[in-house]
Amino acid sequence: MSTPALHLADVGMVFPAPGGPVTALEHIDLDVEAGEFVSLIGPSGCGKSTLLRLLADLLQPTSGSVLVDGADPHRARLDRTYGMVFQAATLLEWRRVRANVELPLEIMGVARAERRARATEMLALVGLAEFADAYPWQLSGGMQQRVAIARALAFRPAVLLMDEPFGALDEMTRERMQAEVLRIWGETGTTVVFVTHSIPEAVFLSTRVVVMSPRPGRIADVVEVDLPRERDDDTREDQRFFALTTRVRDALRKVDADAGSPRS
Ligand SMILES: Nc1ncnc2c1ncn2[C@@H]1O[C@H](COP(=O)(O)OP(=O)(O)OP(=O)(O)O)[C@@H](O)[C@H]1O
Repeated sequence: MSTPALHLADVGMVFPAPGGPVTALEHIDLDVEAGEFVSLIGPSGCGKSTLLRLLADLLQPTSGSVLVDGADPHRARLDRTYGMVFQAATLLEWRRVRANVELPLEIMGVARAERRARATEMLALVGLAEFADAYPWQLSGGMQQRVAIARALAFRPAVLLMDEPFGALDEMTRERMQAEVLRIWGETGTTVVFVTHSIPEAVFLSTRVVVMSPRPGRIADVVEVDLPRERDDDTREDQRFFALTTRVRDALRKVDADAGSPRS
């Protein structure tokens, strides 16, 4: 068997806090194969962002082990195995779009001509070739988020970690961005882990939806999305799409009900 792109084995995360330790994650076991698109969904505070931050080496687990492409997350970070996209595009306002996309390459010491070529390629990939010389404030929220995606993909990471990247966008822009991300995923073959609060978004995008329980976050259910990889607006009207969203909704209701019931 090939090495999974992401491997979490019995991972736990406890944060020290003034009121006593907070167990954010408990017994997380998850393997993500290269090229998969996995969404994490669950109630607020269940540890979705924490899980992403463990993968990105922004936090170290208090128990268990995390491997990114078979390596320690720190090694993976040095090797630029992953790129990250957050809810806010976090672009540098004083830099033009092209210079924002080039930033991680600049930090890596990539030569100027190569940086420029890569930024041009990535901006074309996200459909913003004509906006290379614009400033972020001249772009809409959706366009800024596309710049953030281009920046995250600039060094061609094997893994893309996305934390509610479309949470701040209106519904129509959001649906367009979902289609865009699917197209980019198809073209690049990147492994994606995507945090969302939206059930239809999770189903539309993913090959698997991981449903988490309220804190301490555990994996409560995994829903395989057996829709064809090619998806479009018609997919959203498909009976199988409805069935899958219902399945995820039921799983979320169950974790909610289980959390509300007295513990035995
Ligand atoms: N640095 C920290 N110190 C203490 N507690 C933390 C820290 N980071 C996260 N937590 C706690 O861990 C739990 C999980 O947080 P996390 O942000 O991962 O949840 P989430 O599922 O992403 O939430 P949301 O959906 O609201 O964004 C929360 O109870 C949070 O308060």
